[in-house]
Amino acid sequence: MDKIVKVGTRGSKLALWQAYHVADLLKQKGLKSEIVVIETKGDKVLDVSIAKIGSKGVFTEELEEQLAAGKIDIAVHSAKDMQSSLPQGFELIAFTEREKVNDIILSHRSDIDYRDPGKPLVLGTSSTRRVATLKHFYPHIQTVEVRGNLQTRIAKMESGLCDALLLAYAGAHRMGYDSMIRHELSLLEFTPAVGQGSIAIESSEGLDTDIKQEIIAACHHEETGYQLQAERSYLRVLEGGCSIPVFALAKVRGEALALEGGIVSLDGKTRIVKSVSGDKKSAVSLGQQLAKLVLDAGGQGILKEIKTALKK
Ligand SMILES: NCc1[nH]cc(CCC(=O)O)c1CC(=O)O
Repeated sequence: MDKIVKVGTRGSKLALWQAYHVADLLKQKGLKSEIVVIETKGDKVLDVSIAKIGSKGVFTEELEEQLAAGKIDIAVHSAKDMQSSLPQGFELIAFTEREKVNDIILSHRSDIDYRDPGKPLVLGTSSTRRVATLKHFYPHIQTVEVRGNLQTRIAKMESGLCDALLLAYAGAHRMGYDSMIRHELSLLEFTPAVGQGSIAIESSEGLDTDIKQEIIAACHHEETGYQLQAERSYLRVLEGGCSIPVFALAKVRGEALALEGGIVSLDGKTRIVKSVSGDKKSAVSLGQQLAKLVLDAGGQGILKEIKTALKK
């Protein structure tokens, strides 16, 4: 095909890595592409926490404007950063094969011990899920909010704001920081955010169907797709953006899908985890079933509490 696929992305190094990764996948199927960098509100507003700006579309709105205007054919995002429901007229057409989903502790120092309550530790993070999960399992750890891209966060850590950072393995690995990874956290404690480790490709619903099919064939990873369907379906019921400490992880084995997920209160006192399983073709329904279990087991109350707290 002669068509050059215009790939829209934010300008951070991680976003660019993801966009070039997608360009590579397209190239492997003989599709040419061109990267178009677009600045978003989330990139400009660095002094307000994402939880307060409102997670809705801060990193996606400008990209969607360009999709709607036909200036780009697809937009590339960290799947984790995508709202559970997209605005009218847009869809996620593909999810790339998932990277290792764990959270990690990264530091310039090699003496980081997060399990020993006798050793004071300050961890930098800006995720409510990670802060609340730390309070639940490791209440002796102090946290400090660190925003900005990975490079900025590392600079802040090195200048003394915190001892170490709590991050996604996927981002740290993609940015080449493997040698600073001190601990890989257990999935039993740090169940990842919905979509962590996968890259989502968004298009306008009006994108030419032939091109769309070629992009899907080049980029979509089927197993990841089922995982994301289930996890995002769970998130959709809980109406959580990235600012709400909900988590879920689906696993696919053959035709079966097992989904585990829950919610943790902001003070870390209550952590609800439930699981469901069934046919992977019922991924969406499994996500909804999990949501019902979690909400009925006390999730509803926690969600209400969190929404009130975030409004303050
Ligand atoms: N919320 C920011 C964000 N969005 C995607 C990644 C990393 C890549 C991924 O998790 O898929 C990160 C950084 C982090 O959470 O450490």
